[in-house]
Amino acid sequence: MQTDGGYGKAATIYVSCDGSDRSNLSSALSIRLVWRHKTGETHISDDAAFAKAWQTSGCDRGSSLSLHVCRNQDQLSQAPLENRTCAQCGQEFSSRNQLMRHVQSLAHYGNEEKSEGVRSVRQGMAELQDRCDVKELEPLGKGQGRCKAWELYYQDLDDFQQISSLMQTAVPYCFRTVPTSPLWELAMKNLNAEATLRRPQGLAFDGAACNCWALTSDESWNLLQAAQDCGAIQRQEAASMVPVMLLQVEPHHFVADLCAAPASKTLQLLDLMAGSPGDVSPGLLVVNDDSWSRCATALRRTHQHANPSPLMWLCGDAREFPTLHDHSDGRVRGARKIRFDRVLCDVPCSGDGRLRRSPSGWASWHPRYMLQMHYVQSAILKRGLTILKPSGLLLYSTCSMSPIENEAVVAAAMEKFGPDQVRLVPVEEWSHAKGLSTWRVPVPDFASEPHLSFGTREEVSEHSESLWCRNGGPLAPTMFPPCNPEARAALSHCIRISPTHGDFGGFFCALFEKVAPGPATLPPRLLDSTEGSKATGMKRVKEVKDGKGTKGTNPIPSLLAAPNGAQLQWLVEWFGLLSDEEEASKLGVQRFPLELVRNDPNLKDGLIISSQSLCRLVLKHARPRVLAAGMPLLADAAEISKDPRDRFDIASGAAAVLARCATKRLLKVCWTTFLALLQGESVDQAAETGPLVVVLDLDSTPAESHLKIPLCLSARLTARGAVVAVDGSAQRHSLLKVLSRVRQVK
Ligand SMILES: C[S@@+](CC[C@H](N)C(=O)[O-])C[C@H]1O[C@@H](n2cnc3c(N)ncnc32)[C@H](O)[C@@H]1O
Repeated sequence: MQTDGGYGKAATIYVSCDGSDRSNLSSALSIRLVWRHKTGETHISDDAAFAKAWQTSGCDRGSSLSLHVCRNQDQLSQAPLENRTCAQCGQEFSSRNQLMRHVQSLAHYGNEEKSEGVRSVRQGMAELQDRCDVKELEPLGKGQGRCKAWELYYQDLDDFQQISSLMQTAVPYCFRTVPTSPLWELAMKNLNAEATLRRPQGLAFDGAACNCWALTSDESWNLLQAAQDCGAIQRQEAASMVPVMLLQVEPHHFVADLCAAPASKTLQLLDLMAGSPGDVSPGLLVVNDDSWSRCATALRRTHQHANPSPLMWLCGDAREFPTLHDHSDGRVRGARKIRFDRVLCDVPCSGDGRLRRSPSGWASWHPRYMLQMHYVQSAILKRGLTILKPSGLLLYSTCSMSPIENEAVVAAAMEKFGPDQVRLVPVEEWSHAKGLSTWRVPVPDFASEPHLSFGTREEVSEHSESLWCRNGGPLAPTMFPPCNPEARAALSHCIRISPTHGDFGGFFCALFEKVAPGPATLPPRLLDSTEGSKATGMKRVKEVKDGKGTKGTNPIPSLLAAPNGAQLQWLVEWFGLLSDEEEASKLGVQRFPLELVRNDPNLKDGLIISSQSLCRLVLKHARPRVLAAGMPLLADAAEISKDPRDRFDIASGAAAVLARCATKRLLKVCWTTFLALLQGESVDQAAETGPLVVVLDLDSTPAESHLKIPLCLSARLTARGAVVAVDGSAQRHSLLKVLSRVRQVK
């Protein structure tokens, strides 16, 4: 189904739905949103963005949404551009952002509670059909979800018939709970009450899948979305969780994720490294992707994480992933090359393993893609193995079934580095299949007669030398099975996942270990809290600003710039933050880690808290393109003002840090008041304006909320009292959805 829809007259959305089950509107679970800006630019967003659009457009709240069917891309591009008039009150705005802010404002949330209820996509669509002109495209023609060339190429695989027929079926919606989220238990309790959850089939190895679930129906779409928005769960395909499960990541590790967007595995890594909300992680997670637009989507997701303090986002080609340096030992010229304990190479691929989830891809699948991808995949894996520390682990993965992108790339890397440098780590048996040791390499026009492919390098030379890449042809010797029997045998350690193994599409993993001897990263010395013992909070601000705050001044500039002194000074004073351990404990709060504050590379004059390891990175060669780093402390407020009190809100993730350290502007509220704030009400407070942190008092919280860590909200003091801040308002709606199912305390 392809539709274009008036986004409650707020914007124009174009929705294209995967064609797996066109007669069933529940296939909206795999909806993608194509959003055209007033500039004519199109953006393809993910399901989460669609669900938000769905909610704000009125499906949830009973305002109008019109959907029309577009039969092709031309029709989509001719659809009218967005209108910037509010559908509910008719007010006009000069920009879409202003309109969105208005739509999310209190006036539009007033009736939310009354109109809320559990609504599935199916119900929503039924309502829409009553009100709007919703038509459906013709169902898929018989055999349209297949590709003859694909079948011819893979027909020699074991279980091919079974794989082929399972590839025509839908893969279930899977998600994982986020154990560091205070809300995961409540979200699961609510979901269990509304939907039938089960463990994904085939993923039950060694208890590692303990937080992964599959949904047997689409009944809880709204709740799922709300639980995801407030960080209690993350949607992710079951097979896509395997790479991080195999990497054995620990919080103090240095980890690189070379092809990270849209950040599903990055979020999984963060969960393992970040600790509880408000903690500052000791480790380092450097993530990279070469697509700026995909990075932008991914960044939004990681910024919603409760604790992105160890994270640094780079945008560049993974084949040239920069060499980073650190000066943790304090030697003046001793910046050392960073080598990573864990590297994830989840490389770009032809993606035929995803066709079960996105059947529209069958029409465009072509064997030449697997040949094209082999080169970039090999180069990324080579770079990954180079930056890996001795004894470190690297996970190579694709969502392709092609041995040219999988075993061939692995074999080429093994040959390049040799057994003295790297080995393939055998993985405990579960339902997966072993890697292949023989395969055929197709020519690019394999789809046409006579469907030519070669089993060995010699066969190519006999046929035509011009097929070799050195003669300008498409084939490389590294695409073929290795000649050495030992190298072929080692490939059995690779992991092949296919639909016959469970609730999966096709997926491939190989786990490498760098065998060269060398030290592993030990958990770092905990920050010397006595460093600041003689200094008051303000003195420390000055030291950090002057660059005198660390032992042995290093002449090599830091990768993350020193904090903006004025903003930091204001923040410290406004919240009464103390960097001295003794002073802080006298007042019953935690010390504020002032030495970990840096400038936000993303927000002008913004501040971040980064991990110790991130702070130690120095700039020795060219500056990589840093898109974001650490946990943002400040977020843009609604006002355009020079006064930081009006200019900034507290970023929602940082509210938990300030809740532990602030001696001022901290408001502890009971359960009822917390819910009232989420509903858009204000709470009487001192007549001043500026940011405030609201903390839920756990003593007033009903037991069935399962809350063990207090929830914190970024709030703002206004003329009419304390309200949820702009930065927290996106979460407000989803938090309310998850919390309001708990019975009120009388
Ligand atoms: C399979 S996706 C990664 C999925 C991601 N790991 C996740 O779990 O959400 C592959 C990514 O590689 C990126 N990519 C493609 N070529 C690249 C290159 N040369 N360097 C870095 N990233 C690249 C693509 O933009 C894409 O986002």
